[in-house]
Amino acid sequence: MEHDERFGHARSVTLPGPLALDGGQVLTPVTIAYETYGTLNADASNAILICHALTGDQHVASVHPVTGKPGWWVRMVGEGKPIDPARHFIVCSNVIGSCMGSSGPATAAADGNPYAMRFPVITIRDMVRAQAMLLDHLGVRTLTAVGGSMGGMQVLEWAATYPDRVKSAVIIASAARHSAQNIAFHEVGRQAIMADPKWRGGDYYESNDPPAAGLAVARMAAHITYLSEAGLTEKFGRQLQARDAVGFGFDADFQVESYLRHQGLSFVDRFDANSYLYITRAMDYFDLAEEHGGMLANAFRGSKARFCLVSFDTDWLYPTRESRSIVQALNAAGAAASFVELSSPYGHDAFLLEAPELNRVVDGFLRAGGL
Ligand SMILES: CC(=O)SCCNC(=O)CCNC(=O)[C@H](O)C(C)(C)COP(=O)(O)OP(=O)(O)OC[C@H]1O[C@@H](n2cnc3c(N)ncnc32)[C@H](O)[C@@H]1OP(=O)(O)O
Ligand SMILES: N[C@@H](CCO)C(=O)O
Repeated sequence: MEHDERFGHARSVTLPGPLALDGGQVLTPVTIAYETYGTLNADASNAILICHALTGDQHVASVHPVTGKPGWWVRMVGEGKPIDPARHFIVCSNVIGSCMGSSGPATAAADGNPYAMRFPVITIRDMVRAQAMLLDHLGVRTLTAVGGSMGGMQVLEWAATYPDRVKSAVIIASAARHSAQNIAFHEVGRQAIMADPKWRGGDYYESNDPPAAGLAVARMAAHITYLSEAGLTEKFGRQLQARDAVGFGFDADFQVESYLRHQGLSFVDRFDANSYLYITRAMDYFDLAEEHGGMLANAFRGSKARFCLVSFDTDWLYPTRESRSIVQALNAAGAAASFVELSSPYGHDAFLLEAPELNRVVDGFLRAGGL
């Protein structure tokens, strides 16, 4: 293939749009940061779109530019992996609203200043519409969509919004709507950010002094929901830090405390507080049934896709019953659906960790679909 500026690692495109948003506003232009791996085949039939979770990004299988760590899904994507650049044309883009290069609150608005909280409220469907614009730009019409957590929500939305474009859909550790408990946890995080005096109504970009403390607390609270009680107990139990370092008191005496603080502090190095507000809000508003007259099955009636759903038995954030209700709706809509609940000690984040069973399921499903 001749060199084409559209393809390769670490790309960004600014499209004129306009992108009409669910909230009634219009985004124009729309910048989308993305990565591609592999080559689109002659009949453009091997495209796989990977949709990332809340704090993920386009660096699915390449070194993260801020943390220097490997991509967030190198266990799933790469040579010899279920999603393989030798066979597939892989696209992963940063969702709009995020902070890794796609249009979001830190982006300059028409007046040259960052949007901050003037950025329009976005939905999961808006994220997907932006991805569709990117795929049009890349010459991809039909695709397989794969994602975990919020990525799974985007996959569901792809199947509902573009029923003739999605051939196969893999939805992992996800749900078709946010529950009251999900919204409640997100609200704790948002309030932590907004209560930080450095948040300044969202106008902190010029100060170079973001609301790091608030964002760190938001991440700490959220991170607990990504784990399981058994996993936390196994990892830390009630173990204390070295007693010569920390004694009785309110410093991080327990190892689990210091672990959570570490997760919070390392998060603020790579994420923007306003983006956290916008993306958690998009997840909260997600209710696929509501978008389709109150019946989830209606969302899938026109879909030509085959679906694969995977849940984890220790995931209490998006528990197995959420996946089952999606499968029931798919069955009612006459769509082809397979479902498996996998056993893992790791809770919701199991999809990001070593999970050979998950790899086998995804590999088998993709190959059965001719990919
Ligand atoms: C699509 C997406 O979802 S992308 C976003 C996903 N990525 C993230 O969320 C990144 C942050 N999250 C994590 O690291 C998640 O825990 C996972 C699931 C992705 C990784 O899990 P694991 O590999 O089991 O890592 P673990 O949760 O044990 O965390 C390891 C870190 O905690 C630190 N740590 C472990 N114990 C302690 C302790 N007692 N005190 C302080 N720090 C500790 C380790 O030093 C390590 O630090 P480092 O990441 O800076 O190297
Ligand atoms: N831990 C992942 C999954 C959250 O759903 C993230 O931070 O995006």
